[in-house]
Formats: sequence, structure tokens, C-alpha cells
Amino acid sequence: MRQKLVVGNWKLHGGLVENQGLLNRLKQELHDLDGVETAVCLPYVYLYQAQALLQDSPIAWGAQNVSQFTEGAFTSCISAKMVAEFGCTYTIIGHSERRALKLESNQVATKRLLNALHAGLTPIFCVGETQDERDGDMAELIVRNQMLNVVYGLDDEAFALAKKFKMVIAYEPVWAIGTGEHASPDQAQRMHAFIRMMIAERDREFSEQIRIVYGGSVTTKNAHSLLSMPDIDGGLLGRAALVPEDFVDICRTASRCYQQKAGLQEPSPALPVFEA
Ligand SMILES: O=C[C@H](O)COP(=O)(O)O
Repeated sequence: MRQKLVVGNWKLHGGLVENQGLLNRLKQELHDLDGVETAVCLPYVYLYQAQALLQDSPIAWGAQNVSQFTEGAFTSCISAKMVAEFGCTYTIIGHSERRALKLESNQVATKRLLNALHAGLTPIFCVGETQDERDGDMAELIVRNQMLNVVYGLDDEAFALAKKFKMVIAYEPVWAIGTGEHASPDQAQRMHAFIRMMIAERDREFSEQIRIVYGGSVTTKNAHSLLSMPDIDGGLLGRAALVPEDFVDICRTASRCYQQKAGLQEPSPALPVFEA
């Protein structure tokens, strides 16, 4: 059975002192969680701090991107190999905030993905549609296009690496990111099942193993209803990742959802979803 995965994307937040408090707090709280893996993706300059503070904990850490280049005259770029030297397990690839800044096309995101895999990192490959695209009934088409390079663009060697390093897909509808408006569990489940079906077109076995996490205004209030859906294997959290109580609470919820699915715990009564 797939373990849940809860990843905090710190985006452009942090500072040496605040990080220390937050990471130490997570370390104290996040251990012995059944069926859930946890991670934080920090700005590059804090990776060494995460490595120093988290190396003896079950919390993994990662970057928020890696360069499409491996080496050369590319001022300010950070390669996947460099990131891996700081003990990272993960790197986010193709986050919509990068795509929106026109900094990466699907092709560039795929190059970054390949570099991450060759450096032994687990990519968290982000896909998702904008509000206009959803309104235009194009959500699946957009996500399908974003997924095409991953499903069909990787040669056999790269696809084997994706399996080996347990590539993760994050479905993040752009309209739900940082807005307080999350996808409904049904909406998210439909898209996650669609993504899994696409992966099955290439490799049925891997489609059952790959984790597809949801991102976009996940909170302590909506986490249970989202993470208990059959194809939602965890969350990629933005704002909630910066509040230690919330991050810990959502990780515990993920563990409960895992246990309920495994039949180790009675399902909780359905909780109402309070909107912000
Ligand atoms: O990577 C995380 C997502 O962009 C979600 O951010 P959010 O939880 O603040 O909506």
C-alpha cells in the first residue's frame, strides 16, 4: 500500500533563526508516524541548515527546483548534483509559480526532471490548470499536456530512474494555490485518477506505486477529506507548512488516513469542511 507523503514547500520564506525553531519543532513532533513520510523543500541557501538539523530525523529535505543545465557558464543556476551534495531527497520541478513567470516550458521542466533523476533525487513534478483553463473545460487537456513528456518523453533508462527514485507527481490547480480555495475532494480525486491512468498507459505496475499528492490551500480543516480519497497520496503544502502546528497536524491526519485505508483504524465521522 502506498505510504502518504506530506511535503512543505517553503517558497521564498525563511531565515536562519526562524528555520532553526521551525525545524527543531518538526523534529520533536514528527516521529513514529505510521504510514507517512514527511519532507520540507527550502530555499537553496538553507539546505545545509536542514541537513545539519534533520539528518538524524525521519524528516527528509529537498530543493524547490534544479537547473536544466548540469554545468557551465550559467550564472545563478544551481544544478541537481549540487543540491544532492546537501543530502536532499527531493526536488520540486515545474511548480506553477515557475511556469507562470514564464521561466519554464514543459520541455525545460522535463530537462530539469531528467537532471534530478540522474543526480539520484526524487522529483516532485507539478502539474495543474489555471482558473480560465478549468472554466473552459480544459483542465484535463492541460494536465495531460504537462504529463505527456513524463509519460512518453522519458526514454526507458530515464523512466527506470523515475521508478527507482520514486518520482512523485503533484496536482496543484493554479487557482487553488495560496487562495484559500481548495479543489473539492471529488475534483481532486478525479484528476488524480486521470493522472494515474495516464501513467498506466506506460507502466501499469508503476501507476499503482507512484504517489500523486495534492497541493493548493490544504489546511488542517480540509486535509482529512482530501487525503482520504483513494488516489490522493499526500499533500504539497505552502502556507500551512510555515505554521508548525498546522504542518504537524496535517502529517498526523495523513497518518490517520493511511491507517484507515489499511484497516488499522475505524474511519472518523465525516468532518464538515469549513471554508476560510
Ligand atoms: O507548493 C505548494 C503549493 O503551491 C500550495 O501552496 P498553498 O498551500 O499556500 O496554497
